[in-house]
Amino acid sequence: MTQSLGPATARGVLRLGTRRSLMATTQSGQVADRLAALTGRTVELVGVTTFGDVTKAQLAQLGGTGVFVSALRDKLIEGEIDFAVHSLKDLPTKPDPRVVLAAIPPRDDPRDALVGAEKLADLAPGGLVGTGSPRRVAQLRALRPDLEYVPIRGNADTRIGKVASGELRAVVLAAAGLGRIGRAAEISQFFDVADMLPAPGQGALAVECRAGDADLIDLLGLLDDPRTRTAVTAERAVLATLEAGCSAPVGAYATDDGHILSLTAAVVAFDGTRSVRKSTAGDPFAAMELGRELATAMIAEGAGTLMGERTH
Ligand SMILES: NCc1[nH]cc(CCC(=O)O)c1CC(=O)O
Repeated sequence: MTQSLGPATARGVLRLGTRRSLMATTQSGQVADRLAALTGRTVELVGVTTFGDVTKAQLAQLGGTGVFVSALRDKLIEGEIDFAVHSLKDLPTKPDPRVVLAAIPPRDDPRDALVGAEKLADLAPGGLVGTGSPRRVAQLRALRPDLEYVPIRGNADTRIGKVASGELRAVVLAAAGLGRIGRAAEISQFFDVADMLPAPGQGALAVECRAGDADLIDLLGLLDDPRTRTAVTAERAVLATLEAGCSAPVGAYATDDGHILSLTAAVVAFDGTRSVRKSTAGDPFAAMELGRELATAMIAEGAGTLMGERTH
């Protein structure tokens, strides 16, 4: 009974590294439960405090949410954990050769959502709406140019708290994240993807392990949803080709019905008055090329200029 059981891997336990926020532990817990159900293996959640969690204020200067991802990747390489779950939206488009994207599970709701007492159309002119995302502000300005948009940071609880306190009339967040933290009941409106194009990868998860861990790559592959993978591959190819990061005013959304991959992407000017928006469809096997070609066509129509106006 007092005998040491040795390292977790020696017992066959799989260690899933997770950030400690409610959203992160919920989505990691869901992946752990699904993997355990499919394989009979025991999955242990290992909490990791990331640099991004302790220096949120400097996040913009640090180059976005990539800081959350790199801390978990470091723990993977150090061998402290066996795999990690990230919000796919937060994953940099530049591949990290040390890790493999072993699974992209079925996507949750990709839409953005308004949290507040009213729908966007019913807010009184001049009302304050909070969002830290240039993509959301630009598209909101196109829908309601008469409202005031306020940059906000912090976790979803903090953001929603500004509505409860009366500081803001409403905030805009990802529906999937609100669901994961149990706050979906406070959504007053789901934005149609046609009105508010989501961030590339929004609502999807990324399951990563070490590039050399062949057995685990096979095991985690059971969690993969091929149609979500082709859709987000196309969306992220748009982002990569535009050389844009997670703070750029770029929306992209794709669906794969098993035969046809349909992709729409947009770059929106900061003031919401102009945008370059294009759609395409093609073979899901050519997801990457489809995204690249669409972005190249967008650049030819001035997408780069629109992005440059606000990010530099
Ligand atoms: N950038 C932070 C982040 N990363 C993932 C989500 C929500 C879940 C998702 O979009 O998949 C959020 C919060 C938000 O955008 O409201």
